Amino acid sequence: MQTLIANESDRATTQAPVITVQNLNHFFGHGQLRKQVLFDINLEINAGEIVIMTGPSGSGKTTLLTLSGGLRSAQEGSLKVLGQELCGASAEALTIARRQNGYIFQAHNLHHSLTALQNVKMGLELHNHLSLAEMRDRAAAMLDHVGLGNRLDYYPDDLSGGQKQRVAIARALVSHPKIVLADEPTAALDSKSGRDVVNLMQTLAKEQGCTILLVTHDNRILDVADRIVEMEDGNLTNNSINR
Ligand SMILES: Nc1ncnc2c1ncn2[C@@H]1O[C@H](COP(=O)(O)OP(=O)(O)OP(=O)(O)O)[C@@H](O)[C@H]1O
Repeated sequence: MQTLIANESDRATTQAPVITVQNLNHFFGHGQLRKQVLFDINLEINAGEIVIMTGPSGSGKTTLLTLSGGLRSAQEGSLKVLGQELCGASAEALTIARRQNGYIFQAHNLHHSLTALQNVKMGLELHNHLSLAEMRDRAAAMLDHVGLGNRLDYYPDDLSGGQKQRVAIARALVSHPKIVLADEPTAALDSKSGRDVVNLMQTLAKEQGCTILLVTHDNRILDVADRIVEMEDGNLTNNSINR
């Protein structure tokens, strides 16, 4: 019976939206320099979905991504992430929201003075119920899972671009976040490494039931998406291309 209840609750979670954006506007600058960069955005992303956001440079993709991650404050409208309203949220609430997510950026953002293993362990450091030994073991297992089990003690400078990005993926996913936000994760990679990296993200996300919102210009990786949304001049022009 307990198992049945757990399964039903899992299913309910899978169908619930994890990100709900309603009538969201965003502005940069003040006074005469104030400029609107997002216009009345409406978007719902469900648990377990991989959503790719495309669109021309300057169309507002990164702005929407960073707002969704609590990396900047949402100003007008509604932006709910895992049930929490981020529009008008306190700095404290944004910090908590940020900690729930995994992040993968174009420039992998690894610490150069730390090994691959130490970088991935950092993804667990906010999870203070784990002992140091458990953190090490989980980080090592995650690196093994991304094919870098034999590179644990390498420093980022001694890894290829694709390997560095795999370390960044391991760091983002080691804590099993419900949401991963990725900004141009393949931009610095050749086509084969880029393909390997998105395939890996897709596999891990499906294994963990994690939702991915991924911004890209890279048309070669669109096929990993469950859904593609398009931004143009701060407007979401297409919100319904299902694959
Ligand atoms: N911190 C900021 N201060 C002022 N304006 C900004 C800031 N960040 C972005 N903008 C402006 O907001 C608009 C949207 O930028 P954003 O980076 O979200 O676009 P993008 O679609 O992600 O572009 P790209 O594909 O080139 O990364 C652009 O006009 C940009 O110049």
